[in-house]
Amino acid sequence: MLDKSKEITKGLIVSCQALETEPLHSSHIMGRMAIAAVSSGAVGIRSNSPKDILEIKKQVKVPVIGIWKQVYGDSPVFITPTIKEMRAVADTGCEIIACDATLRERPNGEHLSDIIEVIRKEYPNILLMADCSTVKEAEHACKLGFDFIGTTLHGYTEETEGMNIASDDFLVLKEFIKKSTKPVIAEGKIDTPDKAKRTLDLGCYAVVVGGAITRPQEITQRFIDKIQE
Ligand SMILES: CC(=O)N[C@H](C=O)[C@@H](O)[C@H](O)[C@H](O)COP(=O)(O)O
Repeated sequence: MLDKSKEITKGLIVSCQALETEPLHSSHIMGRMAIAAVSSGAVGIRSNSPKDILEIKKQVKVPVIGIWKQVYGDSPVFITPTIKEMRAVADTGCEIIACDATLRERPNGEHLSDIIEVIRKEYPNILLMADCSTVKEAEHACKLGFDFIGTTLHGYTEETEGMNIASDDFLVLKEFIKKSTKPVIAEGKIDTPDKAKRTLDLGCYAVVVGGAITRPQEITQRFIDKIQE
C-alpha cells in the first residue's frame, strides 16, 4: 500500500467534500464528483467521513486521503480529532489518513503522539498526513513521524486567522518546505490553476484543491463578486 503514495507525486488531488449544511451533501454526489475529477486527471481524492470514503473507493481507483470532521465541545480540533475517528477512517481501507496536527488541546484530553503510536501499531500500512497551520506545527509533526505535511489549516486557526497560503508568492509555503523533513502537500485556498502549478514548481509533493472544483456555491460566489464589483 505504501507504493500507492508514489502515484500522487506532482499531481492534483481533488477534495470532494460537502458537509451536512452544504447543498451537495450526499455520498452518491461525492462519488460522482470523484469520477469527474479522476476522468480529467486527478491522481487522488480527499474525502470526509467513512460513508463518503467507501462510496468514493467504490467509484475510483486512485489513492484516497480520508478524514472525518467531528466537532467536540471541549476543543477547536475537528479534522479526524480523536482515536475513534482515526480508526473509523483507517477501517475504510483508504491509503492515507489526514488529521489535525496543530498543537492545540484535543478532545477528551487525547494527545497526538499517543494517537499516532496506536494507529501505527494497529494499521502499519496506512500513511499519515499532518494537517498543519504553522511551520512550527509542521516541524513537530515531522518529529512525530507523519509521512506528509499538509498546509490545510493555515488561515483556519486562532493563530493564523485571516492568512492565506498564497500571500507574497507563497512565502509561508516556502518556509514549510524548507523546515519540513517530510514531503509537503499544499492545501487550502488554492483556487486557480496558476496557484496549483506554482505550489508544485516550488517543490510540493502534491497539491489538494477543494472548493474551487467541487463546491458550486463557492464558484458561483466568485462570479457574483466579480460581476457586482
Ligand atoms: C479548513 C478545513 O476545514 N478544510 C477542509 C479540509 O479537509 C476542507 O473543507 C477544504 O475544502 C480542503 O482543505 C481543501 O481546501 P480548499 O477547499 O480551500 O481548496
